Amino acid sequence: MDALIETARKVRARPTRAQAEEAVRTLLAWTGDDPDREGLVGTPDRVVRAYEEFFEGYQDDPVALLERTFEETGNYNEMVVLRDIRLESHCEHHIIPLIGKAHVAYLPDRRVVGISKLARLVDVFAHRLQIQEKLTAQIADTIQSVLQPRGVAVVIDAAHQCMTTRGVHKPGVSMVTSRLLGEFETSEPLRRQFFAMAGMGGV
Ligand SMILES: Nc1nc2c(ncn2[C@@H]2O[C@H](COP(=O)(O)OP(=O)(O)OP(=O)(O)O)[C@@H](O)[C@H]2O)c(=O)[nH]1
Repeated sequence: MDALIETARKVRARPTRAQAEEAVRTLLAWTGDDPDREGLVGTPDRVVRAYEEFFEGYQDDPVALLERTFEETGNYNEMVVLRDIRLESHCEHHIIPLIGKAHVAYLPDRRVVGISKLARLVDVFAHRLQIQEKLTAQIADTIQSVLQPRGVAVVIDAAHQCMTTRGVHKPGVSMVTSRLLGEFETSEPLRRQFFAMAGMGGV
C-alpha cells in the first residue's frame, strides 16, 4: 500500500482535553477579552467539542471503509458517479472552513462498493486539516489502492473562507482541483463523460 495512505491511517497520540481547553482559554485572553466572564467561561469546552466534530476524521480508517465490496453487479462495468457530495473541511494554514462539493467516480473492475462509503471517505479526509490538493489526491488514491478499479476521478470545487473573510478578501472565488487515474487519465472521451455527468461540462 502507498506510503502516504499508510500515514493517513495512523492514529496519533494527542494532548488531553484539559490541555486543549487551556489552549483555547489562552487564545481568548490573547484577544484582549476576559475568559472568565459569563459569556466566555464555557467557550473552551464548546470550541473543543466543535474541534472534535471538525477533526473526527483522524479517528477513522479510510481504508477499512472501502473493504466491504459486492461482486453481484450484473456485469455492470460502466462509470459510477457520486456527485454533489457536500464538503466541509478546514484549511491547514489558517484553520478556517473551506466549503464546497466533491464529485467522485470510478470504473469498477468486477466489484463495487456501497455508494455511501464514497461519501464517508470524502468526510474522513475532509474532517482533517487540509489543503484542497491533498484532500483531492487522498480520496482518489485511497479508492484506487483499495478497490483497484479501472479508473478513478475526483473533482472538488470549494470556497476557502481564508480568502473571503480575511487576507485577500475575495468573495465568490472557488478553487477547483481534480485527480484522474487509470482510464480517466488516458481517455479524453471518458474524462469528458465524467465532467458532463458531474455537471461540470464547462471545466
Ligand atoms: N494551494 C492551496 N492554498 C491554500 C489552500 N488553503 C489555503 N491556501 C493558501 O495558503 C496560503 C498560505 O500563505 P501564507 O503567505 O503562508 O499565509 P498568509 O500570510 O496568511 O497568506 P494570505 O492568505 O495571502 O494572507 C494562502 O495563499 C492561502 O490562500 C489550499 O487548499 N490549497
